Parts: sequence; C-alpha cells; structure tokens
Amino acid sequence: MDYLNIEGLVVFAHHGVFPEENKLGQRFEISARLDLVTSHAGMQDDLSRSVDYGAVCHSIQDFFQAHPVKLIETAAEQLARHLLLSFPALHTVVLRIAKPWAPIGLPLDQVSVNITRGWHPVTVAMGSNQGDRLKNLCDALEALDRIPGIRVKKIASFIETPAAGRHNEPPYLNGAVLFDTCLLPRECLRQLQALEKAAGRQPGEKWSTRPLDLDMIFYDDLISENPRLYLPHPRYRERDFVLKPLNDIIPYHKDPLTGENIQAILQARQLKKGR
Ligand SMILES: Nc1ncnc2c1ncn2[C@@H]1O[C@H](COP(=O)(O)OP(=O)(O)OP(=O)(O)O)[C@@H](O)[C@H]1O
Ligand SMILES: Nc1nc2c(c(=O)[nH]1)N=C(CO)CN2
Repeated sequence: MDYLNIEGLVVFAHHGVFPEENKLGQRFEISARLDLVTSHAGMQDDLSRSVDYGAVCHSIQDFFQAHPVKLIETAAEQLARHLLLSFPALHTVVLRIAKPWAPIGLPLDQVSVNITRGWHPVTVAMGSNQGDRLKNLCDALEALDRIPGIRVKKIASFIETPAAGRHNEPPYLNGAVLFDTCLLPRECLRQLQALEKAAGRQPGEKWSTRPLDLDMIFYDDLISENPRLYLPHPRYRERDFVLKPLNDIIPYHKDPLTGENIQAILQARQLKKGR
C-alpha cells in the first residue's frame, strides 16, 4: 500500500518508569509510516483526499505530551490508537518511538519500540430468542457503531430460525454484521460481551434462551486456538443460521483455514442436505 513517512520527529515528554524521568522529561524521536491510498489526492492535487502530515506531527506532539505513561510500549499503543481514530483515511500506522537518553547507566545510541496497528474487518453473528428480539438486535447494532474504534460497514437481513441444539426453545432472530475495527481481538470480544450483558444476558447453560448472542466469526484472517477466543469461530460451518446471514454480506470471503468461501460452504451444505 502507499504511505507517507514521518521520520525522527523530536518530542520532549515525561514518559518513564523512574520518577526522575517523569519529573525532568527527556527527548523522544518518533517515526510513523502512515499507510493510506494516496492516488485520489495525487491525481487531483487535493490535500483533503489525503492526510495532512503537518497536522499528524502536531497531533503526535500534543497527544504524546498530554498522556504521560511509564512504558514506551504503552505510549506507542495509545499513540497509534489516537492516530487511527483521528485520521480516518489511515489504514495502518507503523510507529517507532525511540528514547536516545534512556537512563540505564550505560552508553547506548537509543532504545526503541516498533509497532504496527491498523483497521481490520471483523464479522460477528448475531442471535436473539428472548424479549423483543428485533429491538435487541437493532440496539446492539447501534451500540456497536457508537463504540470508538468500531465502524459498522454492512448489516445482513434478519432471518427467523428454529432454535438449533436444544428442544423447546423459542425461535431465534438471527443476523450478522461486518465492521472495521482498530481494537485488538480481545478488546473486541470484551465489547461484544459487554453488549450481551447490557441486553440482559445472564450467565447460564450453553445454548440457553438469551436476549442477545454475539459470536465473533472472523477477525481479519487471524487463526486462534485460544479457547477464550477461537478464530474463525469453531462451529460456524455447521450452522445455517450463521452461514445464511454471512452469505448476505460476505459471500466471497474466504475462510482462512480452508480457503473456501462462504457461498461455497453454504451451497455444499445445502447439496448434502438435499441428497
Ligand atoms: N469466536 C468467539 N466468539 C465469541 N466467544 C468465543 C469465541 N471463541 C471462544 N469464545 C468463548 O466462548 C465462551 C462462551 O461463549 P457463549 O456464551 O457465546 O457460548 P454459546 O453461545 O452458549 O455457544 P456457541 O459459542 O456454540 O454459540 C466465551 O466465554 C468466549 O470467551
Ligand atoms: N436458530 C438458532 N439456534 C441457535 C442459536 C441461534 O443463534 N439460532 N444459537 C445458539 C447458541 O448460540 C443455539 N441455537
């Protein structure tokens, strides 16, 4: 991707683990690679279609000085998030924060932290079979879009489906949403769980009746075997109530494990059932 490059911006700030660093302050050197599409601005010679690198430099200085923390890792994490939220054209920021005066009692050129943070597409399956199901799903979508760091892109049509897995459960209203996020996967999951809780979800038995269920199906092309967050969601391929809404919004999205797209997975299931 195209990028703008800011190299060696000098900012005096008070980050550090040691009290003298917090009191006296020191020099930091910040570099930022700003990934964005530059062709629109380049073809039309129009700054409003790019990001103003001067504005970015001042924003870096103001934010970096106003939020002192102990670790350069934290300073980088917060600064990258701030830039992604402040300059909507940015896809990714590759950030380097160097500390040439790091007080370690030994001579060194500098110590630095280097991180890459950006926006990622996430797909979430939605379900409700308790209370005002339509309102539960609509409220969740609105709340999602209000979360800083989440931008809703596509919403699937809702479908009514019989409850799978347990007998005598009320039917579900199911849907799916595609959004971009600059939140990390665990943060994203925490936000989804907070929305489930806000909708009145009680911790209960697996697959019990619930006002809101939000399952993360994909986070970009990430593959995770961590039981707190499996990615892709381990059971989505066997669930028509997930595949149908997904097919509505991301039919050609490829499963990062198998390379098969959603439309093909759904068609194969339907063929198998028809036989
Ligand atoms: N991709 C994922 N999306 C959501 N939760 C996940 C995911 N992977 C693992 N989990 C974990 O699953 C746990 C239980 O989730 P939840 O209560 O939504 O399950 P369930 O809806 O009853 O069953 P299912 O996950 O089969 O739909 C959560 O604590 C969460 O940490
Ligand atoms: N039709 C349907 N059945 C389900 C659903 C769901 O969303 N839709 N969710 C379940 C557990 O998450 C269990 N069964």
